[in-house]
Amino acid sequence: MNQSKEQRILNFVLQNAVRGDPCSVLETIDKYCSQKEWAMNVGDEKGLILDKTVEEVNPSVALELGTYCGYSAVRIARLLKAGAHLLTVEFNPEFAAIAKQMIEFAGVQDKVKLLEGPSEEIIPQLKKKYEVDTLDFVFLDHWKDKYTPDTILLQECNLLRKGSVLLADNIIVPGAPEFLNYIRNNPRFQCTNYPSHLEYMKVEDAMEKAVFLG
Ligand SMILES: O=C(NCCCCCn1ccnc1)c1cc(-c2ccc(F)cc2)cc(O)c1O
Ligand SMILES: [Mg+2]
Repeated sequence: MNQSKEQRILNFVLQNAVRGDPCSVLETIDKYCSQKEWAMNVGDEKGLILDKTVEEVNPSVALELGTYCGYSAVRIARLLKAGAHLLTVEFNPEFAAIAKQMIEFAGVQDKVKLLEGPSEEIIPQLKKKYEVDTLDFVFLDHWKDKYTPDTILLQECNLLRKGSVLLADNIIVPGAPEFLNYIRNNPRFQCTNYPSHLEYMKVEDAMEKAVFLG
């Protein structure tokens, strides 16, 4: 049964990165995906925008929608203060299995909780089952047509507080036009656009930051 691309990425990390060193894991994934096989990690250029936003927010509780191979989970977790944690949601079991190993190899497993399943089922469980009060930071990087319904669901579940920060990937490619329209026309959010490029490509992309005003 031949290997998946995601398995090849993980194997390359296991063989070439330094166990317990998140930066080494990130640069090894970026090396593989820029030189050998493209993959939909947020990457090093948009990753810097993610880093700056996480450092600015300094979240105690962060949520990621769309784990994939765990690249952005490692990227976020490496910046979290003692006692802070990231909940990351992945729908695809194969991706979740790869991400679990990636997160453990990077040594950030104590800061990351990987939740497998549909975001629309997991979000309503965050308060009671996962003991979340409110979310300080949310990274949206899953199916682009779920950005809007899940943002509405987060509000309905009372998971956002005044100052909660959302950061959405892929505003241009693949694009999230409905989300952009929703969030930019919603008076309860203050939006900022960050032009960038599609991971590992000379193609324009962007991220959108949206601060919940309460
Ligand atoms: O589809 C993307 N991500 C969602 C993956 C599935 C999420 C599953 N899930 C997890 C939780 N709930 C549901 C994505 C795609 C691209 C891309 C860009 C250009 C191209 F030609 C092909 C693809 C670039 C990204 O940066 C992306 O993030
Ligand atoms: Mg993305």
